[in-house]
Amino acid sequence: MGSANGLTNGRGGHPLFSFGVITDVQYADIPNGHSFLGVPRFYRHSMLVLQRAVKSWNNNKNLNFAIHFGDIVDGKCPKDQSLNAVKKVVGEFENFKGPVYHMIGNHCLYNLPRDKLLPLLKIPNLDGSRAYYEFSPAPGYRFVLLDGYDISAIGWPHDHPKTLEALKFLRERNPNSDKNSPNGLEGLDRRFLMFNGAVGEEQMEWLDSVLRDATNMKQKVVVCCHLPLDPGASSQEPLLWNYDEVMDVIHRYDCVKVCLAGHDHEGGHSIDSHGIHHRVLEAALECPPGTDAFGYIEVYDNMLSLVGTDRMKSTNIHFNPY
Ligand SMILES: Nc1ccn([C@@H]2O[C@H](COP(=O)(O)OP(=O)(O)OC[C@H](O)CO)[C@@H](O)[C@H]2O)c(=O)n1
Repeated sequence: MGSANGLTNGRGGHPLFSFGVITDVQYADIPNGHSFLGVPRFYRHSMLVLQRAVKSWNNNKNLNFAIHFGDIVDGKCPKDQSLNAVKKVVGEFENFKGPVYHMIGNHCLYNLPRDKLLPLLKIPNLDGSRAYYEFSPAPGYRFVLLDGYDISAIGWPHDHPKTLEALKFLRERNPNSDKNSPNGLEGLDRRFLMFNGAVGEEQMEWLDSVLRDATNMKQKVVVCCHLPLDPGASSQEPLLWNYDEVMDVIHRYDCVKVCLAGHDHEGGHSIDSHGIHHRVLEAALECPPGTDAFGYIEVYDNMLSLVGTDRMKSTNIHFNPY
C-alpha cells in the first residue's frame, strides 16, 4: 500500500529498505565470566551469535546493510590478542553480503587506540581521529552515527587535550577514586563514569548542520550512538554524559524519528517528550549458549519495524512521517 506521496507506509506495504542490527558482540577468546555487577557474560559464544546473525541476514536477501552499535571486542581480551580479535570479528561481519557500519564503544577503546581502530572498522575519518559520520541509504532517509567517546578518558593519547578535558569533567562530577564507580552519585549523575563519554563541540555543530540539511531535504533521520540518549530507555549509568545537550540539538528539528543505541545490555525502549523513539538494543555478549540477540529493521515512511530474534525484542516504532 503506497502513500499519497509515493513513499511506502508500514502494515501491508513493502519496506523502503531494511537493515540488520546487532550490538555489544564484545568477543574475546576467554572462558565465560561476568560483568562487574555479576551478570553472566559469554565471550566466545558471542562470536556464534554474530555468525548466526550474519547467516540469517544473508538468508533474508532483502537487507541493504547492517549496523553494529559498538563494543566489538571485550576489554578482558589479552592485549597481545586485541588486534587479531578485532580483525577476526570484522572478518565475520564481512561475510555479510552488504556494507556494515560500525561505531566505537568503550570496549573497542580498551583494546586499541582510535587511530588503529577506525581504519579496521572502516569508519570514514577525515582527520585520522574523527569517528562520527552519516550516510543516506535511500533518498528520504539519513543515518547519523555519533561518536560517544569524542570527549573521553579512554582511546585518546594520555596527554591529548580531549583526555585532559574528560578527566577534568569526571573529577568535577565524580568524587570516587575509581571513576568507573557510581557509588554516592544520585539519579542521573550516576552516568558520570569513566566507561562513558561525551559528544564534543565540533561534533555537536556537525550534528546541527546535518539535521538542518536533512530538514531542508525533507529527509527523516535515524540517530545511532553506542551510548543511550534517553533516561527512559536505559538505566542511569550507561547514558552519554551530555545526552541532554545532544537531545537539545535534535529537538530543534522534526527530522529525527528514532535514536538507536547499545551499551545498556538489557535493552530498553522509550518515547521522549518530543515523540522521538529511543530503542536500546539487547547485547549479543549476554546471550547464554544457544540463545541469540540480533535482528533486522524494516523501514517505512511512517514506521520502523524491528524484527528481533530471541533476546532482542521485536518493536514497532510508529512516527509522524512529516
Ligand atoms: N561499578 C563499576 C562498573 C564497571 N567497572 C569497570 O568498568 C569497565 C567497564 O564496565 P563494563 O560493565 O564491562 O562496561 P560495558 O560497556 O560492558 O557495560 C556497560 C555498563 O554495564 C552499563 O551499565 C570494566 O573494566 C568494569 O570492571 C567498575 O570498575 N566499576
